[in-house]
Amino acid sequence: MIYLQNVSKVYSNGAVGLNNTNLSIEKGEFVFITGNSGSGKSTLLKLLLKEIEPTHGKIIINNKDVTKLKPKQIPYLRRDIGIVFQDFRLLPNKTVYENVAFAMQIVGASGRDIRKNVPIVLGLVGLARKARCYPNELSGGEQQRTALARAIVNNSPILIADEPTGNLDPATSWEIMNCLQDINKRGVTIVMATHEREIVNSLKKRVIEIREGNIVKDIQEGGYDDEMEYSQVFI
Ligand SMILES: Nc1ncnc2c1ncn2[C@@H]1O[C@H](COP(=O)(O)OP(=O)(O)OP(=O)(O)O)[C@@H](O)[C@H]1O
Repeated sequence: MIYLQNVSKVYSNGAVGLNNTNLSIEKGEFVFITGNSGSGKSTLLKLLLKEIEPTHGKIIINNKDVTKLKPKQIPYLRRDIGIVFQDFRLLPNKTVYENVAFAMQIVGASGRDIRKNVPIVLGLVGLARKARCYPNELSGGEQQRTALARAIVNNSPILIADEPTGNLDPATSWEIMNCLQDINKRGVTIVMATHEREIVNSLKKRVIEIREGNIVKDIQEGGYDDEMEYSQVFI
């Protein structure tokens, strides 16, 4: 589903974001990307979204060679990938329903499909009763669940979550993790960058750790504190 072949990203000031990285993520996986600040997590996510271009290497997403996509094809890539951020990024002047509906409108969905799908995803994230609220009338967890509904409403096969619990207290973070696990059980591949040690250690998903632009750990059912090195995984 997601393949990186010898991918490097060197920024114009010489900083190395990612160094000759190979990575495969298969359909339906739930993968945590961990690493200290400045290790290269955002660089990896931005490359997947084609927000930045690799200096070297090839990136294949959902059978498309992303590195070869022309600018006018980028919206099609974005349809394959839903995204949620730490700071929710909801439109403040639209209700919960309208925020989610808007994601369908911009990809040209019909009014009929919008009226059908939006209530379904709002039900899925437990927000059916908040559909008419504006973001400033919601808790942080509810705002993030709205963002999750928006990210999945177009049935994207991949969901990228960039520190989705970073602004939330522990109980609310677990609400979001439960939603993410429900979404994953529906077949969506999830790539989540996080610093949350407790979440990573509890969930026993695949953990990829990046350090100074290199993958130094890649463990199935791993934890934040596992010390096995990348090289050992392949020996
Ligand atoms: N636009 C840019 N221009 C130059 N250097 C950059 C740019 N973006 C990132 N870098 C550098 O690339 C390296 C990796 O940064 P990246 O943002 O990917 O780290 P990160 O793991 O996401 O960090 P954080 O957890 O703090 O978000 C760092 O050395 C950073 O300074």
